[in-house]
Amino acid sequence: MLEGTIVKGIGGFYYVKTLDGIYECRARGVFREKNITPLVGDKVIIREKTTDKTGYVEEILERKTQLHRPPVSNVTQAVIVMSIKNPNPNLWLLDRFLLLAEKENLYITIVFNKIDLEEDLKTNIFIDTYAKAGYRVITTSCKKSIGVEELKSILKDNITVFAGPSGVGKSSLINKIQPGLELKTGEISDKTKRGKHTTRHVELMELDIGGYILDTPGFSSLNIDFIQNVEDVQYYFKEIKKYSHMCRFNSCLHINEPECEVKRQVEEENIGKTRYENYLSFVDEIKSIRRY
Ligand SMILES: Nc1nc2c(ncn2[C@@H]2O[C@H](COP(=O)(O)OP(=O)(O)OP(=O)(O)O)[C@@H](O)[C@H]2O)c(=O)[nH]1
Ligand SMILES: [Zn+2]
Repeated sequence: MLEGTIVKGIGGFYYVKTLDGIYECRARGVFREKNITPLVGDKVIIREKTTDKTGYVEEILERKTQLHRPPVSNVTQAVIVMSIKNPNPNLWLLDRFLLLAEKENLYITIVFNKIDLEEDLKTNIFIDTYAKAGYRVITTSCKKSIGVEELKSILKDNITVFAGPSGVGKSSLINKIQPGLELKTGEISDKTKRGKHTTRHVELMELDIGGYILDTPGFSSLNIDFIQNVEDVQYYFKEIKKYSHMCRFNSCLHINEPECEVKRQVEEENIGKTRYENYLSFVDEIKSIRRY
């Protein structure tokens, strides 16, 4: 018996990383009977056959967390990458990612990359907005090797969703942290010759320093229709939630109600204007979904 982590699952096969390398495993029938599906990220006990590195998943150890989209267990945090310039941060997308990460109760870090392109970071509105909101914000430059060690220490020993739009420098950052990391996961799929033409699957990329990065664009869906009521949108905005109990009305949606503390804090610039605008647009979206 060996303990390991499922790093990939394709077509009923689970690839389990152990101290003795990767084993291609099937799940025991008992899981199907109990309607339990092993997930990528699961810590498992396998019964192994060392001759051909195959085995059976015998036991799934208790899950710390479970992401639904994509389906992965034991993810502890989200790192959301934007570039400070070229391309400019897409704040709608950032707030959308944040909402989804908040929903999954992940510890969140926002990375602003390409800071070599920006002279004045002290007055930068993006950094300011998210630091004020209460997020851990770090700034990096792949070009000048700034902040890479800090990011490394954040990733160490965690299973991390690494999200961000195209062109912000995610690959460059990962490459700085561990050259050849992507190549390694390529080797796994070459060896097994499976899943090469299947649809996107979830895969964990192992870091030498300890921990894994989820090899997906992050959240496979940007849908927020899980939010049942317009009143609930505010719970996914850290800083709006923080001030909302000081509004005059309990039911305040912070739109045009009188004596709204949230709106006051936006005016005082303690809540970023763009955050508030995106909040309003998400409220509108939920309203229109629930209208019928
Ligand atoms: N000036 C500057 N350019 C950078 C930095 N990091 C990455 N770039 C450049 O930004 C471009 C995009 O970088 P990638 O690492 O491919 O970005 P990505 O987020 O992985 O993009 P996708 O693969 O499309 O998801 C490349 O031309 C990089 O050289 C940085 O810190 N500073
Ligand atoms: Zn209010």
